[in-house]
Amino acid sequence: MEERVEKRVYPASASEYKLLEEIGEGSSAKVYRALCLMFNEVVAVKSLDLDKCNSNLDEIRREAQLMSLMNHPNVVKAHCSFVNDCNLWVVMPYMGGGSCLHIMKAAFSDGFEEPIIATLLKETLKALEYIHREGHIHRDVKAGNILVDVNGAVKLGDFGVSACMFESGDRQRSRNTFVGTPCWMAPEVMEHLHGYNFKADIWSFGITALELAHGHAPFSKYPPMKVLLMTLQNAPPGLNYERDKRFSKSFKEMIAMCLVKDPSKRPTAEKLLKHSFFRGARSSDYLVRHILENLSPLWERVKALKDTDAARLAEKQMPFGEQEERSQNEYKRGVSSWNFDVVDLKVQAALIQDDDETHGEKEEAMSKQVQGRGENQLDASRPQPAVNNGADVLQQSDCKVETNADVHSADILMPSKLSDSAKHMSTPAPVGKKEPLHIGRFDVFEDDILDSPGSNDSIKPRDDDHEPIANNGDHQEKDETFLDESSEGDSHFMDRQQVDDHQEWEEQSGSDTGPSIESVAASYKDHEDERDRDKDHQQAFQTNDDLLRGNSHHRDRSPSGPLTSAGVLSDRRHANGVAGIPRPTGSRDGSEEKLKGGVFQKKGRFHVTSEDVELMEDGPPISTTRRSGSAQAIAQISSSQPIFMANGATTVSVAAIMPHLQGLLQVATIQQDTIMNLINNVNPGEASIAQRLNHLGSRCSSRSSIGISDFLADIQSDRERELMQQVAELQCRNTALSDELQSLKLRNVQLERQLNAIYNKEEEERIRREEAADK
Ligand SMILES: Nc1ncnc2c1ncn2[C@@H]1O[C@H](COP(=O)(O)OP(=O)(O)OP(=O)(O)O)[C@@H](O)[C@H]1O
Repeated sequence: MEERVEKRVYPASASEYKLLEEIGEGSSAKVYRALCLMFNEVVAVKSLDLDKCNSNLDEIRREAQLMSLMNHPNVVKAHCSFVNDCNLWVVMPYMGGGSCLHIMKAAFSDGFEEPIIATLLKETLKALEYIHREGHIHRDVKAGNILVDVNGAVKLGDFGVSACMFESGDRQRSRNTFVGTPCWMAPEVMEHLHGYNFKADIWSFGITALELAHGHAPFSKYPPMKVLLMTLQNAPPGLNYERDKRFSKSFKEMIAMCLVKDPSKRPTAEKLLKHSFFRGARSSDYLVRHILENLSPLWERVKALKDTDAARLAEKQMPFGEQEERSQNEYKRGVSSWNFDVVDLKVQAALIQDDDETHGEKEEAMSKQVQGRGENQLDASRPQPAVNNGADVLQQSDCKVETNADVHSADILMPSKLSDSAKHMSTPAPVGKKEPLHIGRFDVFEDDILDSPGSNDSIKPRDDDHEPIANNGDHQEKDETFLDESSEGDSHFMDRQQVDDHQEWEEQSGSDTGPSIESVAASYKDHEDERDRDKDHQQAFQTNDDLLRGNSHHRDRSPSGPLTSAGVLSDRRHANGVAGIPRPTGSRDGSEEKLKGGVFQKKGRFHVTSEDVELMEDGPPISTTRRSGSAQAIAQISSSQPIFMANGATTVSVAAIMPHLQGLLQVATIQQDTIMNLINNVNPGEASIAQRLNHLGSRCSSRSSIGISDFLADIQSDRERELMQQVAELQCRNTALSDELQSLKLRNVQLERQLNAIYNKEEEERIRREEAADK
């Protein structure tokens, strides 16, 4: 039966509507009672937040058009739809009684009497029969979507637009996390193994029948993961012989017909309408008299429900906070992805502690919270906007929805158009918001990993900065051999000022104390030859991966370059919070103990600690310094001894510091070589960084003008920038791929729908043939 109504063209502009009170809230939308100024007619405006939408705007528009093409007295039709700010507004007839869920929550918490159920369900079934005949699947049949108007007319709402808001039309899933509850979901939809068809709506219809009978859907007190498992593993729910004595056999039988796991064995809506149970259906007046008459206006009920729910939740939240958090984690982890693999599901479900007995009440609170997400505004855990009153609305002359006023329109309007800029704007996850790791089909959050037993050691960043380096004797011997040749013991490191001081002093004094520059150069040449002989040496610089690994093999092989890079990188890792990687400490001689002293002076990357102060055997007091970062690693190149820096140059004799200065110069030379080596071996793909490194290399060659630590800091930050750029590029690529996936999925949905339409027709024909044959 199709509805013949006067064709009114509703205005497609927000300014033509005056929003009144909020009358409902779904996962991605708010519904308002509103006044259409042009016709002075009360309507319902559903404002869908496009930010939460996965589909592109064209697709949503198409769906909205589809919804307005619906023409059946039992289907809520869209008068019109348009984009306002970052929301899609769908203008619909106002259903003053609200949803069956609202009505139950307000006055029938244990469910309705059978004649009322029969009446409500018969009208719903008529709607389904029409929708299926048109080749569509509703996908969200539940009491929250069975709406009643003040005259007792029953309409199935929420068809079309919302469905396309989610990938593949799966209503319970949004972009990142699972929303709603799978209570109404058919097993084949959960499994998603062989696809599903309109028979999925028949399952949901059966569940809705139970919901209307009890005031809640079966399994609704359980967390979603458990609901999934129970739906898949348990026998289908039904009316219980003992508990549900008040209901007829016919009702029980009708439900049992719908809740058959094999979809092909479920009846069509058309066939089900002929079931004897529906003979008990009454008129719309009956509904008015029995369920609507004593109800307060919808918006008042909605507000009252919100308030009670918020209060109840607040009351329970304190003692059961932890419990809820755990449940929320299960909720996020378990069902944030939709193509469930049953094996995965079982593994996940096995991890859920079965403590229903002891925490039944808590779970109920939780499940109500969960249920509220899918059903309407009853979820007080989410920030709830104030219900708009008339005054609020009057101030909103442009008719913007107050609660969405701060959503950035630039982020939203045309998903297809925004993609370019958005792709390039991809930013890391905001602080405090952790991106899940995708493990199999489940999203695992960092917290989950960190919380898991035995994971701490390997994952948590370590505070200890002084972990001993994994050296073997070989390494040490090589270092020492080299050092013996070059610096006779102590190794040295100086910052820019010291290099400058040293050069100035050298120029002025022409001193020949300690090894000459030539001898240093000669020993450096020896070192170079030695490295040339070392065939593996080059490999140590071969790839970025090697650099990132910073493994001890490299350190063993070369006393300078690889150790430096390993040191730099391991330090970088540490700085980035990646732990479990041995870091060089520069304290092989046991100076580790000293490093525990409190820092009393910080010089750039150098920490001078009170316990670092030592007396040199043959010189004035010199403070040893503890280096962090690359400087510390560099120090190890030539040292099995502490590193010295002049502290109070006026009291240091030239003779005492000369050998150290010579050594420092030598180390600087080696470092320059190491850096040049690194530059030469940099991955050709990383041309830009190579260029910058070359630039740095040339700066470095004038040793007097740059300190090694500054130089390395530059390289580090350059490398950091480079990596960040790479991360950003990967993110962009990821976004592009998601977009692509999205459009493929949408295409898939379209094809699925076409297929369903064909299947439905064939099925109908088959049934007709069967019926004809029966006759
Ligand atoms: N035309 C309408 N008249 C009156 N109330 C409505 C109308 N449409 C929706 N509502 C109310 O608003 C609530 C929210 O509707 P909406 O369709 O956004 O969410 P839902 O279907 O409950 O949730 P979800 O979209 O997450 O499945 C409904 O449950 C219903 O109570």
